[in-house]
Amino acid sequence: MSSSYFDIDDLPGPSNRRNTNREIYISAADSGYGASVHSDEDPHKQQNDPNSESSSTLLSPGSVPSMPNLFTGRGVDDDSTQRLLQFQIQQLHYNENRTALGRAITTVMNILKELQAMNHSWPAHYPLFGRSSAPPTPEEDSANRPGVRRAATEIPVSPSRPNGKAKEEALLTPPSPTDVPRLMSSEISHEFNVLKLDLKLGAVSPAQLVQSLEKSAVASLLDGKISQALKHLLSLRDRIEDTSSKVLITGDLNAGKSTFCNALLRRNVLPEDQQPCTNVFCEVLDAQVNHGVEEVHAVPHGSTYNIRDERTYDVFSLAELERLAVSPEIYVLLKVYIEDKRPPEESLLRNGVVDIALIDAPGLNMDSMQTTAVFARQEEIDVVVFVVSAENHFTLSAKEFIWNAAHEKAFIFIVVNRFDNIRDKGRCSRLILEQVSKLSPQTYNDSEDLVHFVSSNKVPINPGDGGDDDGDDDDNDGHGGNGEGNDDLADFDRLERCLRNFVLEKRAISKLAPAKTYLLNLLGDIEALGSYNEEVANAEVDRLKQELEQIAPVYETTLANSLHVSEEADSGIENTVTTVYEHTRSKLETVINDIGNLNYVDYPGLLFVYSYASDTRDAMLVTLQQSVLECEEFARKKTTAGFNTLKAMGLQHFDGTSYYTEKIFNNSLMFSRKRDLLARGSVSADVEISDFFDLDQSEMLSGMGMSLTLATVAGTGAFGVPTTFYSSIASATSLIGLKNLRNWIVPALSVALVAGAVYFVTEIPKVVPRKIAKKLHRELEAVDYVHSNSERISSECRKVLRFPAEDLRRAFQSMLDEQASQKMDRTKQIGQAQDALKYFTRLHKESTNNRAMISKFDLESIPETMGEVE
Ligand SMILES: Nc1nc2c(ncn2[C@@H]2O[C@H](COP(=O)(O)OP(=O)(O)OP(=O)(O)O)[C@@H](O)[C@H]2O)c(=O)[nH]1
Repeated sequence: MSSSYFDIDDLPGPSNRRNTNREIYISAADSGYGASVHSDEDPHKQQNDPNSESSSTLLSPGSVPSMPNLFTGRGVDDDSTQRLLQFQIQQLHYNENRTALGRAITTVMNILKELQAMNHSWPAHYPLFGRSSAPPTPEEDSANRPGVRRAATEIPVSPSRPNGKAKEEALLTPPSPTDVPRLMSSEISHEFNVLKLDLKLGAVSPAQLVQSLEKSAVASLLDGKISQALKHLLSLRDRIEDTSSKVLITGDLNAGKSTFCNALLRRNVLPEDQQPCTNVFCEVLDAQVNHGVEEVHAVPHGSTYNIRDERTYDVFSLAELERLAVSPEIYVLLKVYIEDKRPPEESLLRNGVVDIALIDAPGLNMDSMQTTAVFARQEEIDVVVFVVSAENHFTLSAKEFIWNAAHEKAFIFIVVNRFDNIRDKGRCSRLILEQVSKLSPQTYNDSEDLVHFVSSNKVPINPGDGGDDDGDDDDNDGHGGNGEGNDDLADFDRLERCLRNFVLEKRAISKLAPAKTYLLNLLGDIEALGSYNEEVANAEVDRLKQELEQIAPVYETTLANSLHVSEEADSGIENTVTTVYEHTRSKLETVINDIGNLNYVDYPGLLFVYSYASDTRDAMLVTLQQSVLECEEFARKKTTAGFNTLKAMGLQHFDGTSYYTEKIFNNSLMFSRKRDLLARGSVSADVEISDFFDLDQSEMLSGMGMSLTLATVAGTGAFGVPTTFYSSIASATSLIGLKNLRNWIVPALSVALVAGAVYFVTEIPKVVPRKIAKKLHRELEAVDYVHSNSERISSECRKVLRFPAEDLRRAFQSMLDEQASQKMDRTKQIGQAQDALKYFTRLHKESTNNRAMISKFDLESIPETMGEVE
């Protein structure tokens, strides 16, 4: 890594060189190309803020010849003019890249915001990399059946595969028709970079955790990742807009970070100790920013530092730094302003090119809080200098830190310190470089410039610049030569040159490259996510359409079945009801018609004639009642048959579903409420005296005929002509004459009476049933007995059969409702999936295009004229 196109040591000088050089540099940086995200809070930044007027003047081609005068204040020679011109061109190039990156960050932020919104309405599927050979569990299996809720693991991938990169190839593992979404294997899950869901739960792998999570939970984790990325993009934008450079010096506990920092400053500024001693972030800055005053600004927790507002920090002298650095409970940050009196070509802090902040971080592994804070802090800095102890190599936290930082910082400056303690130096460097190759391949590729083996405590400290200001430069500080130090010093000098080159001259790499790397990594993730979800949405649309195609005819069939079954049930019920009605009617009519013709009770004789009549009546009523019961029994049977038919229909259509519940019918409960008119006392047929006489003419005639026969036999036989009883008497009176009548009347009447009495006595057994039957007929007719009973019995059948019929209808309705709602759901889901498909297709395309565009940002290339300088 050489500074071939710009070597600060060759800058004209030395007097005023620092300031004029800075002026020119800053002016160039402010050439109007930059975006404009600046914070007012940090005057450190403000000092370098653009001044577009001066810069445009400086950078306009016409102004170039006058620059050397501005720069050196002495005569212009061609060489220096050309150098300055090249420097300006280089700056322009830097600014162009910076502006382009700023725009790219804004674009990617917009993409992320859209993705976040989409993830809310259509939870994005998180790619599961790799495939487990284990068969799916029943839950997974059912989760993949059509129509069921999508789980986190459900990834219907269509057989079509996009043209794509290896990453997509890995994501979209060849699907088979029986493709069942499976776990990602943890190693391939590393494919995701920024948006990787790094879940930790005991021994459970992140991949397993992701699989076990609900889709919505995964989406919400992704949402968190997107928010983090958005925040980071903001800080990246701030960083590239910030003209200063922040260098974080971090590493394991006691690796010698503070010693290394002091060696860079050639001053004992930061406390060093064999005990862990740096507990608070110490940011070392040029005292010029603080009006040339050396002091410490200690920023308490919760305060936002503003150099102009003394309420945001406490001021201490440098001597108190040792005490402050171990007080993490009070202060979160120590801003250490120091004078570096060395010339700019030697000083890193006051280099005349760009403002530098050296941040000495607490050691990793001090405690988890501190470690997390260091991790977080690395996000806002430009250059990571990782100090590793040559004795201990990389610890787990160190590896994790470097791996994490490599997301955006392809290059990490690695200082292998305490090298003096190593005997087999060759083996040590080999082992460490091996580790570096795995942790950060790009750093390894440039290891000559980026990996240094040094002994920081061997670097001599400027005696007059001791941090404690006591001028004490005894052996206690551990720095300084011991005779063998020449090699160490040479190594450290080389390190310094490389660091200067990396931080100052190759700012495009140290400052812009992290933003570029992060954007590329992030866009790679978005691209993978977009492409994957495009596939998922496509498959989802197909699946839903298929489901809808299946549901629609099913719905139509169910509707037709429902109508048919409903009609069939109704007509079945009506048939049963009509049959029962007809049967009851005909049965009762027959019984009632025949009721007077039957011999129910034996005639017990004249003395018991009344009880004969009432027994006969009772017997008739019982017969009638009996026939009603028979009709009810018939109705029960018919109803049971009807019920069974309806049940069979239910089972035929709904067996095994939850729509229909099979019921048991207990027909003995039918007609339990006696509603027969006889039972209600409407028909009583009370026995009356008239029930013993039948005055019907024909009956009378036959009765009288027999009486007169008896009378003739007993008298004259003059009543040979059959007339009515009374007319016979009148005729007899006229024929015989009154005189004769007197002679005949008494015996004739007696005979007639006797005959009547005989007739009466003998006819009672016939007359009574007849008369009572007649009376019953009348009473039954009066209450419309036959119809109302038929109606009562058949209505009960209808009522009973309506229940299973209603059950059937309800079952069909539920089924139809569900199918209709499935139809609606699918239609809605198709709309959503189509929107998602459109969105993710666009996202995929956009991220691919943006990624391709950003990857073309050539941060390192040197404008062609540079070649002429060498
Ligand atoms: N032998 C040797 N000792 C060193 C070297 N660099 C630092 N040390 C010693 O290592 C011990 C720790 O040094 P520090 O600079 O305090 O280490 P640190 O990494 O800043 O420590 P914390 O900030 O507390 O994590 C001190 O005693 C140093 O003198 C080195 O290159 N060689």
